[in-house]
Amino acid sequence: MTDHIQRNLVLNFVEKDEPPDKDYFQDFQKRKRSTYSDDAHQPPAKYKKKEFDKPSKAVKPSQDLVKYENTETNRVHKIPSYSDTAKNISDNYNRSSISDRPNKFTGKVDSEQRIKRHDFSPDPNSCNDNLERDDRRGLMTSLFKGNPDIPYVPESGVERISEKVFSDKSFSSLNIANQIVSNLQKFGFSSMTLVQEKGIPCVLSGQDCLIKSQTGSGKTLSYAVPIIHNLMSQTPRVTRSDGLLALIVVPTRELALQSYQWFEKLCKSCVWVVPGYLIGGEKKKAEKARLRKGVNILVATPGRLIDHVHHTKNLSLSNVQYLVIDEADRLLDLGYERNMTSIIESLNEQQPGLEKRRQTIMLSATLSPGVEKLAGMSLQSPKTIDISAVDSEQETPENTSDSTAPALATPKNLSHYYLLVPAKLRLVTLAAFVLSKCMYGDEKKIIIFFATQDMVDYHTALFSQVLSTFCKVSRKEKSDKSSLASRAERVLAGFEDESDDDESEEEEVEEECDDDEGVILFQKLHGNMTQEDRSAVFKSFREAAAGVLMCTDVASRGLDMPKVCWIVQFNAACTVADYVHRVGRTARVDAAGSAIIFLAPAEVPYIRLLEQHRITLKEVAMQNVLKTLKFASSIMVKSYHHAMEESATGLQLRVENLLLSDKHLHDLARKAYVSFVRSYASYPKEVRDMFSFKALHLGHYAKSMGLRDTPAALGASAALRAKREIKERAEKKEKKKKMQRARQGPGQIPKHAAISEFDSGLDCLPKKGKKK
Ligand SMILES: Nc1ncnc2c1ncn2[C@@H]1O[C@H](COP(=O)(O)OP(=O)(O)OP(=O)(O)O)[C@@H](O)[C@H]1O
Repeated sequence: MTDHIQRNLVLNFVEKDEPPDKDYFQDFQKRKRSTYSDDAHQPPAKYKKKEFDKPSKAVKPSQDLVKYENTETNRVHKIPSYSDTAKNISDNYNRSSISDRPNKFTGKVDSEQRIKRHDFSPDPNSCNDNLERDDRRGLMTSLFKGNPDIPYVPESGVERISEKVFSDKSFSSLNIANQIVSNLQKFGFSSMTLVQEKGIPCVLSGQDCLIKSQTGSGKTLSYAVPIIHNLMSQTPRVTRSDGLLALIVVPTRELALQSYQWFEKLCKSCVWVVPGYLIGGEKKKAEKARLRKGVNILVATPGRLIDHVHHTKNLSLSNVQYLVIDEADRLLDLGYERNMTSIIESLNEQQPGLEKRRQTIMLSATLSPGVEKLAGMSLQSPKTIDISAVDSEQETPENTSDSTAPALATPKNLSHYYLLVPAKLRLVTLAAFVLSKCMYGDEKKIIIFFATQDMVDYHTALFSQVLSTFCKVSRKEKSDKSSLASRAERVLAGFEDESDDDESEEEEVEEECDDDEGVILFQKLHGNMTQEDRSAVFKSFREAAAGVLMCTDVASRGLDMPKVCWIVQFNAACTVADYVHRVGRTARVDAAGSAIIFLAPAEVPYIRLLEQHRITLKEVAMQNVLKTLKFASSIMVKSYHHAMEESATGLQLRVENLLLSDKHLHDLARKAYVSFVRSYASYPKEVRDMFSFKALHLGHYAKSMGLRDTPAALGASAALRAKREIKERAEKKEKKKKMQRARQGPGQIPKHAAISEFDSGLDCLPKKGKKK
């Protein structure tokens, strides 16, 4: 019997010093279906019952705990009495075998049937001894109590916009070097994408360009191909001593490496043109040496580039003919604006009077007009290529949205979903979602976005420990149609009754669980990792056929990771543009993909905000996701009959208990919690109404991290202080307003009403019924 089966069985024990060894559990497995009788069930012979010397704090005799001594190892286990546990398992079996029909003994209906969309209260019929006992002792984690109602969100009827990806033309129809065309054919690229068809001739013509097309539409080649063509056609031939001729600036290190790799591949057709890259986290000395040797095309992140511009003599910008700003809206927004301004100033300084000769190309899937003005850029009458406008199907879209917000195209094969989850249930729902895809489904490559690095650290550590082992599915099972997983799928789909499993399948499961094959690999990617680790994770996830990447927004822009099936946003992106880029990590170049966002009931307006940009989402009911846990725990305790609430509660308890015993993990959880609370307070003001810090239930979110501590005890005092400050600020503002109103008197128009076009001006009128 494997560890995870033992661990799950330990859930049946309320408190323990050490779990007993496998014989103890195996015995339960054999007997769990027989009629319960106290006498008939004794622990294996090697276990000797011991009396308690004195009642301890942790182990109270009233909790029916018993000491068993393993006579072979001389180890003592404080656990619920053997007969008690056997009874629990037996009761569970009897009760849950009711399935969706009324219990034939009690006439009552099983809990799951009762759980309708708004009904999260515990089943009054539920008689799970373990859970009830935990509840009495205050350990029971009341996941399904006291949650806000999940609102009904009507469909908006807004029509999404998507762009056509491929054009009918091939690369050979362009006026570019044959070597490049044949090189591209080696990668299997014969047809161009639409953005390449429009973008390449524009760059070849020497005009400044603003290129906007949806994520995964091949923008990289739309500038890389013409630049390579122009450089390789120059006479005399370009040499290393010509120095830097093309500068490509991108926001993240991974994207820099990815773009550099494209240039490396394309330069195979012109080995005399030398590409290079500069990214933070690498040794500067090595980078300086590369620059000294001479680089013609340089892909760089802005911070490290400026560093070299100011401190490396061998990096001269005087010959730069091409400046590419990929993900331009990101690079020119507030975060990077200063860096970009400095780069552009350096270029202008080193090329006095030559700005005209330098061609500038800006690209993004969410390029807004006027973005080039942000960093004081002066593009010479740039040509705008917007594929959503070029695409004839989209030229006169039937915009059913009356919003003035710009429409943002997302791939047509990308399905958008949202999941409304009360705060307390977030962790178990995420776990269930991951299991549903990695365990039962074929969509095993997932990216999960979190708000902070600490959240990424914690969830990666936790899920690696708790969920990885859930997924041990053997090769044998994959080919066997009657296997547990495929059967669970059939049950989920409603084709088969849950109750008719048999012993033979149980034996099989035990065998299968010993197999290591199919364990979910959880990896993480964020800005606070060493460059070595970041590169290794990026490479391994890119090449993997399955796995879960937990990351921050560092992975949201430009990264091309093939075969990603699902994008999960555990925390909502701060802006709609960020949402578009995050979900764009899937459904690339016409492939299919799905994206789901976790929202609290109070955050529903975010769905409306996305709709204003013509991004429409469908709902996935939380219960449908949580159902998976029922089957996941079935594999572990070998019974299909754990009601959803119990399984979710069981998993939550398991996490909470793990945190109590693992200080490191507890520390990670605490940091994750504090960082989450801080991040929530810093949503930009455009969306602050939807992510109201004041409405945040700190206790519920602590539970969503598996923490039992109170928010104050968690060191969230900083967060609490922030919350208090926000409240105080709002009160002050309100007070000020009141005083202002009082000073102005009832008949006067207040200042803000006089200047704001949105104000009705009615505030200033005397209230009805009040005497003047
Ligand atoms: N002509 C083509 N035919 C087939 N595949 C292509 C073609 N051009 C590019 N691709 C592939 O499309 C994928 C996406 O390309 P790329 O990363 O350039 O997209 P993008 O538009 O820059 O996406 P994002 O907006 O997310 O940065 C890559 O895997 C690339 O190999």
